[in-house]
Amino acid sequence: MSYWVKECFYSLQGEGAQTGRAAVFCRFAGCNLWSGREQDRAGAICRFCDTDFRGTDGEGGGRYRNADELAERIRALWPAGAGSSGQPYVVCTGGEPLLQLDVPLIDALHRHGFEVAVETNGSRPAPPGLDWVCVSPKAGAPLQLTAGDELKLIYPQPDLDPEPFDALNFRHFFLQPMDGPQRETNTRLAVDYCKAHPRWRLSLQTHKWLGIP
Ligand SMILES: C[S@@+](CC[C@H](N)C(=O)[O-])C[C@H]1O[C@@H](n2cnc3c(N)ncnc32)[C@H](O)[C@@H]1O
Ligand SMILES: Nc1nc2[nH]cc(C(=O)O)c2c(=O)[nH]1
Ligand code: SF4
Ligand SMILES: [Mg+2]
Repeated sequence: MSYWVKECFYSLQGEGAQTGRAAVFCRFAGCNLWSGREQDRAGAICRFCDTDFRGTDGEGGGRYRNADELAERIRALWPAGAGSSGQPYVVCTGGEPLLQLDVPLIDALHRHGFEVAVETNGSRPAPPGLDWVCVSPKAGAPLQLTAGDELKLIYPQPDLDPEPFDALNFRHFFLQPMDGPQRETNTRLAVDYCKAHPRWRLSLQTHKWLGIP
């Protein structure tokens, strides 16, 4: 199976429980909740996306013909000589990574020594073998993944109350303020919600303030 990748880069995880951890990001092209075209945004299921995931024209992007080819490219981005000082970590994101990420790719990444994380909207089942599953449900989309490592709810979303989600089987529950024109207001609302519901923690997109990818 071949893989369509928008970009691959090395940075620090900016969000959630693994914030600050060095990681290779593999951004798969395409999503099932938005075409990625601005003219389709208003009619999409997911309308607030902050990411360009269309095409394969980013740094390290392209069509990879098989799992080994993509795993080798990801491995080449991990610093040589990092040695035993920390396990290689890859965050598979997108777009929606679970449209493409499969067992052969997870196996190839494991053979290259990686811990494999995924950022998903949770509307598709996950293949077995993932080491870290972050689910970010979207109002109006079905939620198939009701268990994982972290639930990261973008807040506020119209007609989406966080409350029923906190009964799901996750280790961490995060609210992440919706970026966009209302970011400051949304951040205040998320702070207030976390203060009133201590089960929830605040996740900030730290890479954006740092000016790193
Ligand atoms: C671009 S998405 C790709 C992965 C997957 N499609 C998903 O939605 O989880 C990566 C992360 O960014 C979050 N995100 C997208 N747009 C955002 C925005 N405007 N403000 C805050 N977080 C956002 C998503 O909810 C998700 O947790
Ligand atoms: N630094 C950094 N951390 C991230 N965590 C999740 C991201 C994503 O777009 O999925 C992301 C991203 O794009 N950059
Ligand atoms: S599901 Fe994820 S990638 Fe797709 S449009 Fe929404 S935030 Fe963007
Ligand atoms: Mg991002």
